[in-house]
Amino acid sequence: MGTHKKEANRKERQGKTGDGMANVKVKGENFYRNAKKIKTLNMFKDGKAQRNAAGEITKAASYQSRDRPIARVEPNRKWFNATRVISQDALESFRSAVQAQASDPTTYLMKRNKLPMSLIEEKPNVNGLKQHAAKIAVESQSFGDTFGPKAQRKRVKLDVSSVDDLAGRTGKMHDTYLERLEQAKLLSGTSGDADQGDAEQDGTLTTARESIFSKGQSKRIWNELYKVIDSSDVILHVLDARDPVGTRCRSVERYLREEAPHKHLVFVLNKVDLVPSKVAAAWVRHLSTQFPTLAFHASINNSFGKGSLIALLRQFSSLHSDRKQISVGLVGYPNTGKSSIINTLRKKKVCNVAPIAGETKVWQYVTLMKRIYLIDCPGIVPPNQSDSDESLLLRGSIRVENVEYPAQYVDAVLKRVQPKHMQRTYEIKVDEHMDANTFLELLARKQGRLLKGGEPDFDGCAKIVLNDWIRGKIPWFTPPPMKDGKGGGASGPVREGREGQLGEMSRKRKRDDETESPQNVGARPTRAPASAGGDAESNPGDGDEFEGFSEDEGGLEVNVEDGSTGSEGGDASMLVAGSISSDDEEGVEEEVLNISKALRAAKGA
Ligand SMILES: Nc1nc2c(ncn2[C@@H]2O[C@H](COP(=O)(O)OP(=O)(O)OP(=O)(O)O)[C@@H](O)[C@H]2O)c(=O)[nH]1
Repeated sequence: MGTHKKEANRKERQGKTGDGMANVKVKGENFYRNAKKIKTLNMFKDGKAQRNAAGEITKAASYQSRDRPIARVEPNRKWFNATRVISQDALESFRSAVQAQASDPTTYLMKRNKLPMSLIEEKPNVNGLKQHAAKIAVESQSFGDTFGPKAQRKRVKLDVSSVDDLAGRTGKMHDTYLERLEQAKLLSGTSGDADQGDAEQDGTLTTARESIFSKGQSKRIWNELYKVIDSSDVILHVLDARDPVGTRCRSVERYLREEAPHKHLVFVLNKVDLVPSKVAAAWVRHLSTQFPTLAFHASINNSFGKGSLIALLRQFSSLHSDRKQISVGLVGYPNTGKSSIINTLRKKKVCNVAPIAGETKVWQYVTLMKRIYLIDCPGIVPPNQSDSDESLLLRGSIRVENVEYPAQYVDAVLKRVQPKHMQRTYEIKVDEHMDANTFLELLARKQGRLLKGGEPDFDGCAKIVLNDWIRGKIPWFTPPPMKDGKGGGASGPVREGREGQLGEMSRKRKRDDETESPQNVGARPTRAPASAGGDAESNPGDGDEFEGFSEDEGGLEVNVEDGSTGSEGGDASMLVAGSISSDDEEGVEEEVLNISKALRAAKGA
């Protein structure tokens, strides 16, 4: 209700005259006092101004007062706590001790937010500012020049004395940049495709790219990936054992290292059944120098490495015993077997699996145990200019049926596989120098895949060959790096199965299919759980394919240990490191033995 005058106006406006219902208070406009009104009323409640007989204000009302209220910051005990000061030497030794721990791939720095991380980690580059200031102060100007009584710090001192010097310096910087670029290419294992990469960088694309080759790179997929990473405590990076370097997402590793170093990254070398055991073991040995690595074969009834993986996840969960549960995200290239690993761990089909890329569309939560959740992620393909269409297709990241001219990629398959393996797989005579057209023609005639007029169906046959390549029917693998670090990866000299007992795959796969039939399941030897965790919903060792394999021997073990560095400077008791043990040379040798034993057992089955 308004003031008298306003109320009268309202009545007149609305044509309500007389004092009947019009004056009854109804809910709606003007019924309740609003916040502003209440504030005004409260202001008057504090009292009115006092006036003298002449009507002058002697004491202003509180809302009229111009005195500033007394403001004070509430004292805090922390202001007076003892501050600890340590010497530079002590800090240095503390830092180096922590760095030694942190650089060990099987050790984790726990409770990072309770550690003085800014003291431990010296950020290499904070927008260049801090480093730059330190550099000027320490390297280019002496202490005396800068701060002493004869300080001459009037203008910026450049490292060069003349324009020629400056020009020389620029040339040197350019050389270093090129070197770094070359090194990065080598490290990312993409130097083989350097020519095309250069062409693309120059802006001269030789051919138009089919849109299918950009699968796995969309913003949606990357959003899914970041959701998975953000929600996970442990990231399982699934690699294809046939091409671990090609299926390694270095950008994800970098992201984790820089943005989320508290998350545990573990490599899972999946599909080890498709490569010789020696090769799998060599890759495990090589990769575990960087991150903990487990060999795995995903299959609901004939798995390998399942016990070790579950034991490892249990250890991670006990490492974070303060949490209600831990989440484990599975990331990696499409078709590497992320969903299959989840199905294997759960021992039933909980995620859709298909031998084609992009089967998983959105992230998916699966409960493994009360305290361990698994998150499936769609396959991602990190955008890399030097990744050719051919390498993406051969990595299994692209659906072959959507490729327009698949026959053009068969040459690459022939180059990477020994003729004898092609011969054995397709039962046609293949020689060393056979080109793709001749091979496809022979295959088409052998399989009766002819078009109208007796023309061989090149593309149809090419799709068969490429699908067989992706599904592991054609034996191939990337040779692991040698001891001296040479070879291996896409930059290695050959990427084909020249050693080991290859060619057995199709037979073994057939056997796998047989053993997966229900009547065989009951007959399979079963093992007791690897560790006696009470909350296991699935039995880790149960159904492990290989009788001779002792998961406890070859498995990784995470220990929560006091990572006391022995340095006097830092508060060593604060530093708690979690470490994964028993994965050194001995462990790897064990792994070789186990894998070969297991494969022998499988072959003899
Ligand atoms: N031989 C063999 N094949 C495997 C193994 N793990 C997975 N596969 C096969 O690889 C194919 C792809 O498996 P998925 O689990 O769908 O792969 P994914 O990584 O989830 O694929 P996206 O959904 O595209 O991300 C399927 O045909 C599986 O049967 C393995 O250890 N050995």
